[in-house]
Amino acid sequence: MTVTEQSIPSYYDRIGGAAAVKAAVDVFYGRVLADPELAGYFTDIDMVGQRRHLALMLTVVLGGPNEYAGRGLAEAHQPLGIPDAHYDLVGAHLLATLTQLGVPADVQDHVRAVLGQVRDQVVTSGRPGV
Ligand code: HEM
Repeated sequence: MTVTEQSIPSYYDRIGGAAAVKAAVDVFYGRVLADPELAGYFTDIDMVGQRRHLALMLTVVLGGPNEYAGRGLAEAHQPLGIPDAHYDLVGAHLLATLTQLGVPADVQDHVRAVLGQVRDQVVTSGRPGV
């Protein structure tokens, strides 16, 4: 059998695709907006925009279909001045959400790795080259 990329289900597929992401968005959305450190970032963004943000974030991080045609991560986040500490908080809420929904450990390991990879695009570190 030829092993093609298509024969390996993405993490997104394994956890249940769009329906699972929708469930995760509900949990994650509640956690982020209930966090006084983070809620302020989203006050000027409408409900639809917030949910879209979270769904896109989860889909990208889980290796789901990239149907995103909006701004790049750096373009969308650099103006927000997000520090490492807030990025860590959002990451922790994401992983806690996945734990709550029973997502397997290997998928969570992947999510942790992706969060490490895209950090520099999202965070405004003030540390050139880092
Ligand atoms: C892996 C990490 C992240 C990913 C993949 C991600 C993804 C995205 C995407 C795709 C957008 C554009 C949405 C759109 O234009 O419709 C966006 C916007 C936004 N993100 Fe994130 N995000 C991440 C982390 C964060 C963090 C840590 C924060 C805040 C602490 C945050 C706050 C926001 C806000 C407030 C917007 C709206 C910006 C605006 O409309 O001007 N994001 N994000």
